[in-house]
Amino acid sequence: MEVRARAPGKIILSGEHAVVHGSTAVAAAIDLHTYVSFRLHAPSDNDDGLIELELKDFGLAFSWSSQRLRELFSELGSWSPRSCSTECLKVITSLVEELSFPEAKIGLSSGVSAFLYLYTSIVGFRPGKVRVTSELPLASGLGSSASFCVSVSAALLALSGDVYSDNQQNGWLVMRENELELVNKWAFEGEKIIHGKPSGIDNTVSTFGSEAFSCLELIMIALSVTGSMIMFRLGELTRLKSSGPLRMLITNTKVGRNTKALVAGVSERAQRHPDAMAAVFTAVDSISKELSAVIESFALDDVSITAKEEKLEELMEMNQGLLQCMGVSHTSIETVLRTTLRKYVISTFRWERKQ
Ligand SMILES: Nc1ncnc2c1ncn2[C@@H]1O[C@H](COP(=O)(O)OP(=O)(O)O)[C@@H](O)[C@H]1O
Ligand SMILES: C[C@@](O)(CCOP(=O)(O)O)CC(=O)O
Ligand SMILES: [Mg+2]
Repeated sequence: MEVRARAPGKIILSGEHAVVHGSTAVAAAIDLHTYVSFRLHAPSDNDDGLIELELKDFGLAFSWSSQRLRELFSELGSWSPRSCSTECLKVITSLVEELSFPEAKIGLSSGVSAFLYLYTSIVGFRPGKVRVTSELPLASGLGSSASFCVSVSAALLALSGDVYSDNQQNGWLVMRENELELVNKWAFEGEKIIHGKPSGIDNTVSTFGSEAFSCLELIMIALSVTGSMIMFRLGELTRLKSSGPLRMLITNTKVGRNTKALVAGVSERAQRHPDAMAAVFTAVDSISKELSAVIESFALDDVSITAKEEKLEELMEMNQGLLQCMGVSHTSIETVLRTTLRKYVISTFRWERKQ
């Protein structure tokens, strides 16, 4: 038996990084996904079997003897969602260090570490094969890591017996809210391995960020609904009422960066300048709350849409200024802002409502 799952990436309109420090953020799932298929190998008496991971987009395949993993992890496994212990992380790190990655793809090692933790924790040591492909550019701020962790967790849970849903729609099993919560919790643990200290916004948006909140297909986790806005603060998701999908212009600067290092850099700056950074986080919180109110006001009437759009642009521009204060902007982003404004007479923060 094989299951397939997919989970979307996300875009954060305001509050990225500050959300790690308790500020409100506004985000939406986007129409780009990571796809995972998972098959358990048939039990065989004379073959202890392999646990396999194929990263199709990168032409990479890894495998581990399930017997070896059993010996290494048997005392360490976590059968309900909880953080990977220091000992467990040491074992995973040494296993991943044995693998060879092309130099330019070394960043994948943290994804493989998250995979090993999720597989051994959710499925145990039963041999099986997981295949992954993604439409998302990695390390570009579109939440590929969370979408990877959500889709992997969903597929593993689906075959491991932790999802008991018998609710069917159009021939598909349907995941209920409590099952999605389990997916989300495991995905968060995977994100911790990749990010260090995630706020949980990315995995939450990837798991719940679709219109079909409590009725998602097991095989098609988190439907692709571009522009389904949510507000997120301290682990709590609030769905924003809006009048329909929104289109946004997303520019990929192709400048790679490492979320883990950026998140750590903001924390260090907050330690050096606690009062100033607290003021920055408070300002971001206000921006996100105002932005949410403007988004919800779209649903109320169609009067002065232009004025509302201009407000959104201005708020996102202010948020960008505060990202600079936190030390997480980049000259390439500033160039995109100037170019879109001067050359094409549009603002990067401009968005349009889909007709
Ligand atoms: N399809 C994938 N396969 C393996 N690892 C992945 C995949 N997608 C994301 N990852 C992991 O997530 C990392 C990127 O996460 P991150 O730095 O948080 O950026 P973002 O989440 O914005 O793409 C990658 O370097 C890799 O370790
Ligand atoms: C920067 C941050 O706000 C979002 C991380 O998003 P991404 O992995 O850079 O797509 C960190 C977090 O909230 O965990
Ligand atoms: Mg990420």
